[in-house]
Amino acid sequence: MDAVAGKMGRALVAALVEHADLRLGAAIGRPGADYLGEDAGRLAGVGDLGVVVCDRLDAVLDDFDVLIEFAPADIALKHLHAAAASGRAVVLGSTGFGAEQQAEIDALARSIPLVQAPNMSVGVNVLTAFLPQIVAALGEDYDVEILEAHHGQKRDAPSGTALQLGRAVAAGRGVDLDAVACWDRNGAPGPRQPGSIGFASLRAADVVGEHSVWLAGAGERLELTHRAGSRRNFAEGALRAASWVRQRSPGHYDMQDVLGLRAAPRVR
Ligand SMILES: NC(=O)C1=CN([C@@H]2O[C@H](COP(=O)(O)OP(=O)(O)OC[C@H]3O[C@@H](n4cnc5c(N)ncnc54)[C@H](OP(=O)(O)O)[C@@H]3O)[C@@H](O)[C@H]2O)C=CC1
Ligand SMILES: O=C(O)C1=N[C@H](C(=O)O)C[C@H](O)C1
Repeated sequence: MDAVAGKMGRALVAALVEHADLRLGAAIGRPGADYLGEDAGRLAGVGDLGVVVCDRLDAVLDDFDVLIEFAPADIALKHLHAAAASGRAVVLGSTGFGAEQQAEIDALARSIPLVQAPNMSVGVNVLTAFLPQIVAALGEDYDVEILEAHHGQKRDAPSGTALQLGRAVAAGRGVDLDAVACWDRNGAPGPRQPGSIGFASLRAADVVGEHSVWLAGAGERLELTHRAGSRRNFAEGALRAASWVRQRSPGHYDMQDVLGLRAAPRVR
């Protein structure tokens, strides 16, 4: 597991110890950090697990089957290259990749099984699966705005989840998200562009993660909201993905694949 000392790393270790079929093989942290050499279980508050945190992925590649990666984007990408070079499966939860970085990830997924998901929760992925149908049923006259709120330490905006939801809306309308997205409004942006998909980001204190899709028509508004009350749901999703991906052929998967939502039934 990479970035084991982070908010997600600790949540993952705490969740993992409750799964008898899973074992922490190795724990990676930031070079120079004062927690290097500490037991990863103790760091997560669940007692010693006999795995100390080290700062070199290449030194522990033989100690695990699946790399669970939640480091900042640039670090995650380096570790993905190392995992791919030694044929390890990967669960990638990090967000904030630029277009070129994403193209590198897409290429790496041709040689290893890789689950990439900006949000590992069941709720967000069920929403993602059904959103294209909801949007298509409402029609073009409904304005779509995507709101997200996170803790003050978050580096990227809009969140990876907001982008995933935006892509699902765009798919439901048969358009390219980049062509219709309105990322920002300030100054005098003028009236709302018909058919655009708007994004808004809030950052405050210790908010875990909240996402709302507004679908607003004349005289009514449908709001679809997911609120994460803790990081446990993300951690459980990532562990589920790790169990799932271990037996897969090389390819680029997401949580829709892991959860069997790829062919969601029609809502009647
Ligand atoms: N897919 C999903 O469901 C979710 C995705 N995320 C995403 O996961 C990522 C991490 O989020 P979060 O845990 O909240 O962030 P944190 O900032 O809490 O954790 C990031 C960790 O990465 C560590 N790190 C930095 N450099 C290195 C390095 N060179 N090698 C190893 N570790 C390193 C940091 O170490 P140090 O502590 O020493 O600085 C820190 O512990 C973000 O991109 C976020 O958007 C978050 C939640 C859910
Ligand atoms: O940084 C976070 O905390 C989170 N990031 C993910 C994202 O960018 O969508 C998922 C979750 O909302 C928490």
